[in-house]
Amino acid sequence: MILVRRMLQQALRVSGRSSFPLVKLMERWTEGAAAGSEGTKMQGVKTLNEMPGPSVTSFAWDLFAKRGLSRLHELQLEGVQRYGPMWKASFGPILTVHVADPSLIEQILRQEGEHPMRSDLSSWKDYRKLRGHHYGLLTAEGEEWQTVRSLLGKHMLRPKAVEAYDKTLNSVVSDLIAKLRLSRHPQGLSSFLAFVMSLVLFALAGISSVLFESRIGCLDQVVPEDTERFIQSINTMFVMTLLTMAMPSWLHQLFPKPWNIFCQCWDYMFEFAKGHIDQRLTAEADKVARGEKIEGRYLTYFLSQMGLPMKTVYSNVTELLLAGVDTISSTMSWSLYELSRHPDVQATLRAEVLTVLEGRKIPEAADVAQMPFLKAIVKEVLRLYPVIPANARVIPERDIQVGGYLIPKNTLITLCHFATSRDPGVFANPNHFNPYRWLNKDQTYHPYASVPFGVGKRSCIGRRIAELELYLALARIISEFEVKPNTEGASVKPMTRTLLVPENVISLQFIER
Ligand code: HEM
Repeated sequence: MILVRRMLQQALRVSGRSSFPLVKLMERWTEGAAAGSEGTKMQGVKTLNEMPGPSVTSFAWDLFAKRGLSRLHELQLEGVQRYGPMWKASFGPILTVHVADPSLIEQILRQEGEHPMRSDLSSWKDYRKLRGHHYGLLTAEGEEWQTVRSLLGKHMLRPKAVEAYDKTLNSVVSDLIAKLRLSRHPQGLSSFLAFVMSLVLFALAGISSVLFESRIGCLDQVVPEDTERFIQSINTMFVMTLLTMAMPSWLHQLFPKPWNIFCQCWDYMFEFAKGHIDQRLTAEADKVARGEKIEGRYLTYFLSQMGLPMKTVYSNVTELLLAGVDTISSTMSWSLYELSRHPDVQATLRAEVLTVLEGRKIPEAADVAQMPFLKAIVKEVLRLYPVIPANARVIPERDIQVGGYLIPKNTLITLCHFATSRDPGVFANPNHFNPYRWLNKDQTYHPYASVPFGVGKRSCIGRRIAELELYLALARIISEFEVKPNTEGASVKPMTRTLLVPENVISLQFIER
């Protein structure tokens, strides 16, 4: 916040303007964009100019002066209260239409074209262009995206292909359990940092084992320095993502610091992934040279065999590594947090796990298929804490009509998933953790109200791997430990750091069963 204010002050000094004209300039710019893209007005259909929303000044004030960047999820709730299910706002230089109603979100996603697009304005894309990297699945568009999506889909979306990862993932879960035991004080208390770090390292070890068939030392007693730096780079990059997107690109040149930090983080992440890919593929080539048989069952191997340029392999593995870390660690944190605060839910889950396991200790993929309560818990955690609190879509092919408005093609549409998944009109007692709501067969919810993995062609390709990993880990932890809050009743709120993460310390006790 202070950084942004300083940057703006510096910008004004350099440009010799007062802050008022600068804001006015931005206001005119974005209003111009709305008016210019209005399209032909049809009868009974409203244009973007008629859509309610905060002025550029008041939204910028919310974002920068009222910690809005870390409260973007709360701003969704405030937006619905003030303006209803659709409103427009300018996020820095970008005019975006917010949509916070499940039926309207459904209307948008059903109008997606052949190659859905999340956002055309991403600073992630700018970085790749600058450095000459290829795009990975998160950032690619059109045919380029479709090619890799179809190839990877065979290994990441087919249930049988994903189930085959259960042994690999289970060995990572065993290491996590050992780490949780080690990090406890005699009373069973896990130190906060050790706990948080364990979950982040667990997530990185999980995705690495799927990508490289190796944990890259994540759950060793001493974590390699490069692994720690990789994790730090992810954190900083996510913080800088919102800042760099909120700043028009001419500000990047005036205040290069955030943009430079953002690029350095990505440089390191690409370098880290490339190092591991090269190492792994060289080892395979050596095996071939020795006449040994290769049994590669890991994604990097599959990707390298698909005839893609190596630059495409590097960018995809970098993006998959990134996608698999904070998503899993944050969902694990919230799951254990809610379970610790709901001993009844924890007891029911434990009973379900023990019944299915019938004396065995380690659940397999086939076992979790018989654990509906475990699945309901993860579903409820992701309803309350959707890792991606707001997604985005751009429809480049044509103007679309949604909720009585004509939305011109190429408009950035923000899908307010946090708001819909806490909508009291859809979910009774929406802020309450109640996994039983998903088991009540008489109760149905709008299918687009809680969609933590997205819907359709561009939805999360890691969903099945993520769910399997979460189920295996939670089932094991709950069968081996009683999880209790450390400070009774201390509640933790979410904050936005591009992803939705815990704002404060989640401090838990892991008591041996
Ligand atoms: C709890 C865990 C996770 C959640 C909640 C989650 C959620 C999401 C969401 C909401 C999207 C955007 C979907 C859309 O635009 O419609 C997405 C995309 C994506 N996710 Fe995940 N994700 C999770 C874990 C993972 C993991 C473990 C991986 C890697 C193995 C992964 C890889 C990806 C990729 C590559 C995309 C881009 C897909 C594309 O554009 O085609 N995710 N994820």
